[in-house]
Amino acid sequence: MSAPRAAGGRVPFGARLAAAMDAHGPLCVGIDPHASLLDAWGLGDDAAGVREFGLRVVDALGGRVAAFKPQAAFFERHGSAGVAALEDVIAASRAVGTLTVVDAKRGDIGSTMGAYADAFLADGSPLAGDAVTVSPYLGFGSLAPAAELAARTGRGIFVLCLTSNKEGHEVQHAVGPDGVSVAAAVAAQAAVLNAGAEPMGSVGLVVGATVGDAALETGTDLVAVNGPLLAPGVGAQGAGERELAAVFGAARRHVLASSSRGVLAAGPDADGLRAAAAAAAADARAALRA
Ligand SMILES: O=C(O)c1cc(=O)[nH]c(=O)n1[C@@H]1O[C@H](COP(=O)(O)O)[C@@H](O)[C@H]1O
Repeated sequence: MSAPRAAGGRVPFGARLAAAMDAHGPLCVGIDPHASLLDAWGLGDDAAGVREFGLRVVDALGGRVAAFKPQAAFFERHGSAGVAALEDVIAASRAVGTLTVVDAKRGDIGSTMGAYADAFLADGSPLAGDAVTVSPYLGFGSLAPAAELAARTGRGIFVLCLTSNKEGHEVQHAVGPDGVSVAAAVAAQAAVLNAGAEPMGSVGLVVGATVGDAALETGTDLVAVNGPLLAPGVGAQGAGERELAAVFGAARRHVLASSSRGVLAAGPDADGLRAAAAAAAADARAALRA
């Protein structure tokens, strides 16, 4: 079956990601140039350092993993030169044909969200990868400009739903007057946008691999979402094969496990990075594709 096309004849993000996960295993490698990692890699804690760090990861792992997820914060902390470094890393990832999820976690009132959408999802924008992480806590509807631009350009969004940090439950488990939790409402609204898409839609959720039975507790239907489920928390935050299988159950085929430090700690040697990514991908495959 040929993949469905977005406006303009492009293959939508959801279909492209599904193909990449089938080809390389369901692993995303986060590009998070922490100061301690820059030091360990012999690089400066400056814009040139984060640029070199990102390019080395892309060089070592490009074409070998389903996706990269550069964390914008580690680039932004070096100002405009750091942002330029992020643009170079996104361009390098595009050049080697590996999908890029820009982890920017943006969210604002709809009119401003339109500007964020232009930055991260518009054709020709140097900050546009294949998808961006967004925050729904100004109301899911405020994300409409991003969802709409993503659909038009064949890109995707990942909406925070059940995050990997221990504080997330304060907001995400809260139950509204209708008896529905915030997490369940976010998932249900993503499901509406993904309805009928094959093999899956392009509106993903972020669900940490560390959240245990939070989906059950909050009544969040991850299967009905019919979209990609980005699962950070693998590796450095303690989640592994067992946690991935337990958290996602019947939704596991749509999961993209994400590890940053767990892989990056094996650098800067390219073979070390490749071995760590291969091991993490094998674990993710065993947990999610069995
Ligand atoms: O959106 C994310 O990627 C994200 C969501 C979440 O719930 N938890 C989470 O850790 N992340 C990001 O995933 C990465 C985790 O890094 P490691 O703990 O080093 O694997 C960081 O860039 C986080 O910002």
